Amino acid sequence: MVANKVLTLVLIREASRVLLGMKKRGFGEGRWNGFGGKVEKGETILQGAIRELREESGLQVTHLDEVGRLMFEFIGDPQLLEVHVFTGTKYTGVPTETNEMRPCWYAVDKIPLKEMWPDDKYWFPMFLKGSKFSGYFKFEGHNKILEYDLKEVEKL
Ligand SMILES: CSc1nc2ncnc(N)c2[nH]1
Repeated sequence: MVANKVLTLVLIREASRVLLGMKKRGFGEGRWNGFGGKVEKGETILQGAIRELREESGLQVTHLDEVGRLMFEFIGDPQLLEVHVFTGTKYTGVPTETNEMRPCWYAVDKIPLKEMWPDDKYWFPMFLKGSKFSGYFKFEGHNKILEYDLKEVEKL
């Protein structure tokens, strides 16, 4: 039995724009993503999200709200990804390019969904509406969704 790999995904949002990062290498390279990554031993999921945001974008936040939970299965890989999606609006710092990520603000009506992970087109509208959501996506490779289910929820 392989434990889930717990990951974070942070979407910083202002009234009419969302901060995304172009992944420059590694998992998800070439796609606009949220900021995030693995949760380390000894830190909570929230602390991991805050840390990864700072490391990948240069932004500092004191508070994030968890707005979504996404499970990902990749055919052939026994380890499920358990992604905790967070959002925040109050931050300090300026978005800064790192060797991992190139940050860019996108207007909420111009989210580059075609250059993002294929699952985003399903849950991003729920995120933009301010809904909480819970979903499961079964991928074949990194581009094909074989099946999924996704629902808005009152409480995560
Ligand atoms: C593994 S599937 C996945 N979807 C995603 N959407 C936005 N940012 C990510 N990092 C994402 N990962």
